[in-house]
Amino acid sequence: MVLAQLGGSISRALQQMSNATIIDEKVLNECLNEITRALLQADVQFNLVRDMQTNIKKIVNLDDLAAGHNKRKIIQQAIFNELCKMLDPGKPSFTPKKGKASVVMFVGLQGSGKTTTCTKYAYYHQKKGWRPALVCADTFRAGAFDQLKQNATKAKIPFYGSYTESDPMKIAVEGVETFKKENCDLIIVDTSGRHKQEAALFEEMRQVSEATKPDLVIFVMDSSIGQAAFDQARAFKQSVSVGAVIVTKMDGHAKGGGSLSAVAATKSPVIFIGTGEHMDEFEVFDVKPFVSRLLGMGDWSGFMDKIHEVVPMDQQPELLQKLSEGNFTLRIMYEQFQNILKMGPISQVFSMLPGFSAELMPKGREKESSTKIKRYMTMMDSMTNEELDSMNPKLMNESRIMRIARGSGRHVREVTEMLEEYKRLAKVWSKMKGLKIPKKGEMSALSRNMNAQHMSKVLPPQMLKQIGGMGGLQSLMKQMGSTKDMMGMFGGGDK
Ligand SMILES: Nc1nc2c(ncn2[C@@H]2O[C@H](COP(=O)(O)OP(=O)(O)OP(=O)(O)O)[C@@H](O)[C@H]2O)c(=O)[nH]1
Repeated sequence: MVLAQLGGSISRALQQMSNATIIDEKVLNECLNEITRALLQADVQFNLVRDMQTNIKKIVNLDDLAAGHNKRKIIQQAIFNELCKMLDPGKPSFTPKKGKASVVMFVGLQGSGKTTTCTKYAYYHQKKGWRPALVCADTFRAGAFDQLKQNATKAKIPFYGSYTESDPMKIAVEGVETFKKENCDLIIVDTSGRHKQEAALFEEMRQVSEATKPDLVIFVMDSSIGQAAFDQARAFKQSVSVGAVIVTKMDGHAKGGGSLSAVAATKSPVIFIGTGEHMDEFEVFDVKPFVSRLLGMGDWSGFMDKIHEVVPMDQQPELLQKLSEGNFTLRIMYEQFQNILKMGPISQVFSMLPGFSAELMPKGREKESSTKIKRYMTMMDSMTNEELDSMNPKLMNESRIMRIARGSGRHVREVTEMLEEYKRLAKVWSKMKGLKIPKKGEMSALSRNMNAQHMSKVLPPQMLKQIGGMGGLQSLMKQMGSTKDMMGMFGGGDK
């Protein structure tokens, strides 16, 4: 999970400060020292950290703050702003447009995660309705084409490459042409890496770039190099026109913060971060929501984005309509489970919720809950349509339960447990009966003006359960104030 350790240390420091009865210079210094330590441990450059500390002290003049002022909020806001400043390159990246063919070339050192990231990037866009395609122009590493082919096949993304051709330019040009003819709108070219920056690597990159004329060159970098990212990013930028950066392996390295700030210092926008080996362990990188998550304040826009991503826009009102009528069937539960599994790692989604830290959801537990969901779904696969769509609790008699257990190869006890879970969820959802539901196309308005009721309607039941049901959600939202306030406080708005 994204910098869970750094985020945890910073939010703990803020929490400790909030627990103090009076916030004076000593308390502020302690909090800042704690944050400084955490940032230095994450390999953020000393000068950046020192400047941050000085700036915060300049902004937060405790003596000047009149009584009644919310000192905590002001300090928190100052820390938020300074962290954003540290990570903001001050320059947006070129963004390809859906439906218009764009060529995106990936460059980076060998082992940085380039090939994996190409597929993640393609998969991310495919889920959003793009038509991506992958071209393997890495003729340097034996096995690179096989790796790309394997990843692409798994994600059902068209690919192009050759086992015999040794000229990367030829493959790149042929691949790009082929996919342009096939009306793909995102043609991704994976290039060779080398063990270190060297003339041959840069020359090959330059030639492939000249031949394919990419709309965007993305530099992929491993976060474990920390602040050394500054020199690496600069060297690549000087050789090809790097338009954006993706930082990988943010899950495993304490130096992630250092690499992000170092890249920002080269004025290159980081657009995504890799947070694991799996295809969906890939997150949009946006400075404000990222820092907000780091401080344990959530990221509602990212969270809603996730929901919109997994529940197709046109199905949302339909689903809500059914729920508002109180029709929570086993089929709806099944569909919701499918959505949860599509959402990707639960902990990733969790860290977007205010007050929740990625640390709260250890990886093991996450696996456990998705295994359980899959088990429930297997049992539901053995049900008849009548059973899935029924609202009659008496329908599930003993002989039906035994048939389902036999059909799915599970114990009767497990089927009963799944049905109990269904009843519990149905009870939660029955409370939503009669709620006014948004009409088609009103979902974005909904995300702008969310309250607990609204939120609960779009939350998958499993997640609602994790939050502690409707009661938990209400108190969570109370804790953070309204969404509007929060976005205002962080200088954000609609995205
Ligand atoms: N934990 C973690 N591992 C990652 C991430 N991204 C990539 N990897 C792993 O890093 C290793 C190297 O990734 P590759 O995609 O093969 O690297 P590459 O840069 O394409 O290498 P070349 O093709 O030789 O240039 C693989 O084992 C990936 O699974 C990430 O975000 N997190």
